[in-house]
Amino acid sequence: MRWGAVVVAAGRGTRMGAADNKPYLPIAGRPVLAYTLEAFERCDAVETVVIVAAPGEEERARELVAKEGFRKTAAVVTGGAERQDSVLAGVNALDTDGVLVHDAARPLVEPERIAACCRSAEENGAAALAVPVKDTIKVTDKDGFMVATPDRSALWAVQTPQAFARAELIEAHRLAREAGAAATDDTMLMELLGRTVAVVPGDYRNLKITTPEDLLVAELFLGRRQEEK
Ligand SMILES: Nc1ccn([C@@H]2O[C@H](COP(=O)(O)OP(=O)(O)OP(=O)(O)O)[C@@H](O)[C@H]2O)c(=O)n1
Ligand SMILES: C[C@](O)(CO)[C@H](O)COP(=O)(O)O
Repeated sequence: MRWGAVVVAAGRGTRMGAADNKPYLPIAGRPVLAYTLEAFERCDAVETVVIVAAPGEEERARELVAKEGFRKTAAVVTGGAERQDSVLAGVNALDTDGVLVHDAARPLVEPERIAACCRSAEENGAAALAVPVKDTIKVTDKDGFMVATPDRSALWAVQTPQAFARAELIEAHRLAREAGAAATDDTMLMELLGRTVAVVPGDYRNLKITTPEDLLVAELFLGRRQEEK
């Protein structure tokens, strides 16, 4: 199976509240997006990468790729209002039969985990990195009172990359648009197709940089990784 990656970097970083957009925030003097792309550059299972940039940030992403000397990035396309729209823009720019979807805001992903995702999707149809939930999760009623406790042994925090057959992912996005269904990730769309998605053991360090403290944690882990080199 030929694998291409869609790296979605077209969000606006509202929860981060930073002066710049998350993919371009520096960690040890290097943009978040550079760390993310490097993981795919170093993963032999991945043939090509498409970056989905925010409107007006396309050239900035291209300049980053050129400066870093990344060879797999074949295209930078413009994202949409929702993450789902950005994913579809990226998928439409790929011609590989396998597609990995990854958040630019997850710079700590390891090449070996990306490859594990590909292998599992080849075996199971679709796969995604996930980690067991460590906290007890509660469901609240309309007044905000806790009313139920899902069985924690069945709860996973899904990460990215998420790996699919390109044709199936396109069909899932088509069905979602037809149904007006909003999805915060792509494995949710597979449920529209009645597809199961295999869990691939992720890493708690593969966090999504969402709020300011996440940047501090990412700096810590990336700093340690540099020291280990
Ligand atoms: N319309 C969007 C929204 C999100 N993303 C990307 O999807 C990933 C996960 O989204 P999130 O962490 O929510 O990023 P933002 O949408 O930028 O953050 P916020 O929701 O706080 O604005 C990020 O890499 C983000 O750039 C995207 O490509 N297009
Ligand atoms: C795709 C994702 O990272 C899986 O956990 C998550 O759903 C993205 O959510 P966001 O609100 O778009 O950051």
